[in-house]
Amino acid sequence: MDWPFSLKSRRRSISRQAVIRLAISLGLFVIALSYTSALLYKMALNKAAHERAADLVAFYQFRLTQLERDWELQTRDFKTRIEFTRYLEDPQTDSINLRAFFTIQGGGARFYQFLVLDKNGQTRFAMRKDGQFSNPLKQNQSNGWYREPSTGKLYRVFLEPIWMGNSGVGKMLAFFPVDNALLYQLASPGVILIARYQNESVASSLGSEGLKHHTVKSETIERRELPWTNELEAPKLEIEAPVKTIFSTLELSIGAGMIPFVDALILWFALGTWLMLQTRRIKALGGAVAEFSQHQEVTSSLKQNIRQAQAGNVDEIHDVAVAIESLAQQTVEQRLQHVREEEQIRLWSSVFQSSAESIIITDRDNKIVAVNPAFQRRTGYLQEEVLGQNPRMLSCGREQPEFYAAMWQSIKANGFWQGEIWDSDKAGTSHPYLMTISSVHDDAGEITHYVGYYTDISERMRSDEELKQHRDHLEELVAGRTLALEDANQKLTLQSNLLISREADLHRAQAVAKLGSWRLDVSNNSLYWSDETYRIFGLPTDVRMNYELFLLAVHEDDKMQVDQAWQAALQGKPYDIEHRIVVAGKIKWVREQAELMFDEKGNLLDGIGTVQDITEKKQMEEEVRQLAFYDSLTKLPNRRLLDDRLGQAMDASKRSDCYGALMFLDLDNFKPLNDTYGHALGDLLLIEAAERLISCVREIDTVARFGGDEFVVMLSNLDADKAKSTSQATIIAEKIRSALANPYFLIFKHRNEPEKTVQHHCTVSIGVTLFMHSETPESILKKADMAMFQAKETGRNNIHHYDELS
Ligand SMILES: Nc1nc2c(ncn2[C@@H]2O[C@H](COP(=O)(O)OP(=O)(O)OP(=O)(O)O)[C@@H](O)[C@H]2O)c(=O)[nH]1
Repeated sequence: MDWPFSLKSRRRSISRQAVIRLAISLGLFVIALSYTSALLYKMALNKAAHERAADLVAFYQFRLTQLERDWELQTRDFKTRIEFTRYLEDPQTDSINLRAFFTIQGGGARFYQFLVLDKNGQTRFAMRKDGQFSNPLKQNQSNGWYREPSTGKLYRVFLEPIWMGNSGVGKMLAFFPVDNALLYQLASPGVILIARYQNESVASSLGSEGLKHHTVKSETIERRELPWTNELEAPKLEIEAPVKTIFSTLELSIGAGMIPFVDALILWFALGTWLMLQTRRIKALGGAVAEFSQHQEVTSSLKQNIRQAQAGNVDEIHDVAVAIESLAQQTVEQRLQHVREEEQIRLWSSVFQSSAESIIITDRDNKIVAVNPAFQRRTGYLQEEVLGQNPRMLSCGREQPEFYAAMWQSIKANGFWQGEIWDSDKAGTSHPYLMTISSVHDDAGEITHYVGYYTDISERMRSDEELKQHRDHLEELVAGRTLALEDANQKLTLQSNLLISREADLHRAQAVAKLGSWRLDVSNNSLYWSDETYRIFGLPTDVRMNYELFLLAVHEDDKMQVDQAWQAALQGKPYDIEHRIVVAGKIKWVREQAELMFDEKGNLLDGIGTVQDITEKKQMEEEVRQLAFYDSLTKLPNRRLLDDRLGQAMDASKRSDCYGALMFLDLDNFKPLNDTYGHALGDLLLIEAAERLISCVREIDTVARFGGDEFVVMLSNLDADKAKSTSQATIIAEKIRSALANPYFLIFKHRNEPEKTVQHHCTVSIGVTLFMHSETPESILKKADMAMFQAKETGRNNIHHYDELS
């Protein structure tokens, strides 16, 4: 198995893991065992120490009892000797004699101090080991213990009554010191003795230093206390034996309980869990193998088992899991590959067997090894008859050796050859074939086989021949038709040229007439404009037009009218309309006419129309109108238009029953101005007078020039009351008279002379008449004229009403 490098580097084998875990377990077990052994050893030591301490107590009980007994016996022995002497009876006996006597008796060597008291308790004799007698130890003359206050030393005191002859019964007191020396003598090796009297250390087997000793920790010694005697005030003997302590009792008890538990825990964690995990992984491996053997597929369940087995360390189980997965995948892939190969072989086999083409396979020596059924049908040879033969056997001898040499050269050089060849069948009949020969190579590139495909082309050659004949016939036909077509083409070209020239003529004619045309194609909702139409609308000819774009060019005020006319035309009404368009900010007038075609159901099929630029015509019409109805100098309505307006005013008066007023005006002394400065200056005054007249009246009123220096002002729709109407007319007439009487400043230039301003005073005579619908225009004008004449007569610059004439 070829492991990925990364896996190798992380690899931790099960044996290594097991060794590590066992080593850890063993180490921990040894530690636990050592601890247990230490505990047991400590228990044994403790037990031995207890036993030894008990032995020591027993021993010292014995030793103390013995000591007490010795001391008592020594005291009694000494008393016996004193009773046999008579020295104490004789008061004359001095202390020197007595000391000599006791020295002989050896008392000084036995006691630290020896006292003889008489019956009154008076010291008769005292003797001490250090020879001091001046200050003997005293006590309350009884058996027991005495602690000397000055030195703090403790003594065991024995009292014995003694016969003192004439003096009666006295006492003998013997003092045995309980001091360091005594305890040192009593102590065994490794044992420390301390005497305590009334809770105070008074002597130690270690000497004076021992009294202060606290160097040994309490837990490292076994300490026992022993009463010296049964007396209450007796000192106590403290016996100390050192013990080697390893663990305390608490540790001992906790340790004893914990060790098995910890051991179990270690085993569980170190081995149990690990073993359980490995077992689970191995089980997953088993599951994966079982899964694969059952389904023979890499199922999701198998993958899950493999993942489970791979979980944890990269170890042998992991290796096996990877190997199983890889093996399963390879097996599945191999099986698929095998199936594919089998299918391919089956396919090739069926192709080989069922091919309509003849196939022949030879080995590298060009010996036939297989032929397909088509070959057998074509040649009439059975496979057994041709196996091992050279395909040369099929040659009909038509091809030359050079042909075959070239064929083999091509096969060697290119791996294949294709060409036409004639072969004969078993019956000896020759047939033409299209043949392809390919060489087959092994993995090393060596030729192993040759495969030849034969396609019988007899039929094709026959049809080729027929085709050739047919083609020749067709070519003849085409040649004939071509001539006819060329002739027709020439005619067409002539007609086309004629058409082009006519179209050019049409364009020219349209341009001259300023008459464009358009055509509506309903099928694609397109509007085709002639060049002249584009020119009229001021648009480049490459703009693709439609109805909406056309409407954009129509003057804002005419849009509705145009659209209504077009909608009406779509309903079958004639389309002939004049309207304005706006081209580059300028207004143009066009006339549009159209003819629309509909089907039986009334659906629009197509339409054709003309657009004529009638701007000039409109302008001329306007000029004519101006000339017909307006005065060319002052631009005021002329007499003809005045007549018309007067007629309208009379009609209005008929409807409203209100009066109108007509004023006839004639400038006073106008002629001299003409005579002095010429007609041109007179014209300027007439223009100025006309403007002043317009400024004096309402828009609905009419100011007209009647001729020469005569003007007419017509006020319409004044009032139903005559007096009120007269008053209103008078006010306006007065306003006019006053306005025209203001001086005129006329700028005058005569030929090459410099410009000069002429000031002129001019008045006006006004004749006024009211009118209603009952009169004729002529009579109204006549009345006003008569009134004006009267105004002139009365000195000019006057207003005169017709009514005042009578
Ligand atoms: N400049 C000029 N003069 C005109 C025009 N038409 C008429 N006239 C002159 O106007 C004058 C009219 O004269 P009248 O009204 O008869 O005489 P007048 O001087 O105004 O005297 P009264 O009307 O009586 O006050 C004539 O001399 C005409 O030649 C015109 O279009 N231009």
